[in-house]
Amino acid sequence: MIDWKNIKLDLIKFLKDEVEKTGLKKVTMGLSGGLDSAVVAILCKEAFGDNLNCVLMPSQFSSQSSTDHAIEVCEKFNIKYEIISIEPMVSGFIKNMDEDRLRIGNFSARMRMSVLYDVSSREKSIVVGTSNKSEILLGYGTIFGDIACAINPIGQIYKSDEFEFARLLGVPESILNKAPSADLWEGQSDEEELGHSYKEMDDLLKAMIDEKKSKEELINLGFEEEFINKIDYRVKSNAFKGKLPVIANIRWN
Ligand SMILES: Nc1ncnc2c1ncn2[C@@H]1O[C@H](COP(=O)(O)OP(=O)(O)OC[C@H]2O[C@@H]([n+]3cccc(C(=O)O)c3)[C@H](O)[C@@H]2O)[C@@H](O)[C@H]1O
Ligand SMILES: Nc1ncnc2c1ncn2[C@@H]1O[C@H](COP(=O)(O)OP(=O)(O)OP(=O)(O)O)[C@@H](O)[C@H]1O
Ligand SMILES: [Mg+2]
Repeated sequence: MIDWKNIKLDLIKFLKDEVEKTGLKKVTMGLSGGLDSAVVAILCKEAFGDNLNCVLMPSQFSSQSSTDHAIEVCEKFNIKYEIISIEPMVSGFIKNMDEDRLRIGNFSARMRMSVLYDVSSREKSIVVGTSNKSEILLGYGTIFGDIACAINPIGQIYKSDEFEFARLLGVPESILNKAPSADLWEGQSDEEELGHSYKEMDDLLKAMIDEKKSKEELINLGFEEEFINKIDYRVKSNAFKGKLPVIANIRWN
């Protein structure tokens, strides 16, 4: 059993402490209508009250229900929000992207990041991130897009565990009951794109990464070799997303 009540208190303290260290008082975050940003928004509201500013950033490719669900969270928790469409930016560049939905999706995520950092500059606030541990390990996020942030309270929580936490926090049923989606194109589903359920992937990640089990041990635990290889490859090939740029080491003499 995970002690979510204590985790909630720890995360609120983490948010307050980290923002205080920067000398600023406010936070800004993107609220999509999905689970991760709902969880982070509720934690931030508890930590910062009206010093939380949520930005809803629909595009021509995101679904109306996402915006509706984001507004539902704001109304339920009395959270301040503004709606800034990224449609003009995406439309202005779309002819360069060869109708490739992945490129358009990644570009959209980077446009949202640009808007968030502009709002944070206007508000003198810190950008709070919403990537969970499953997404971080699997590299399921856009580099310099939705991954970009100064602090992240949920980066050590696996997606399949997060639902229980979300329920405790009071995330609306409409969000708890829908499939996780990056919402970058119509009908996108995390689990379809990744090819497995979060529960399956998280069980393997916990054994592989947290418990450092060898491939042989993982097979003995009942994981299929092909699945292990696939997830191992994803984790290794996406590790660059969590690193700082590589700077040349110069030999000055
Ligand atoms: N080894 C390496 N070292 C350093 N940089 C490397 C690299 N390999 C590629 N790159 C760079 O990384 C780029 C590819 O990475 P990236 O642009 O992130 O794109 P990519 O990893 O191809 O795609 C992002 C994935 O995350 C999903 N996503 C995105 C946004 C939000 C969410 C969500 O859940 O909400 C999910 C999206 O559906 C897609 O499956 C390349 O174009 C290249 O510039
Ligand atoms: N339309 C949007 N408006 C504002 N922020 C957005 C929008 N779409 C995505 N984002 C930002 O990008 C983040 C990454 O999206 P992601 O889908 O991983 O999380 P989520 O939508 O909060 O939860 P879920 O994974 O359950 O859909 C969101 O948490 C949010 O901060
Ligand atoms: Mg989403």
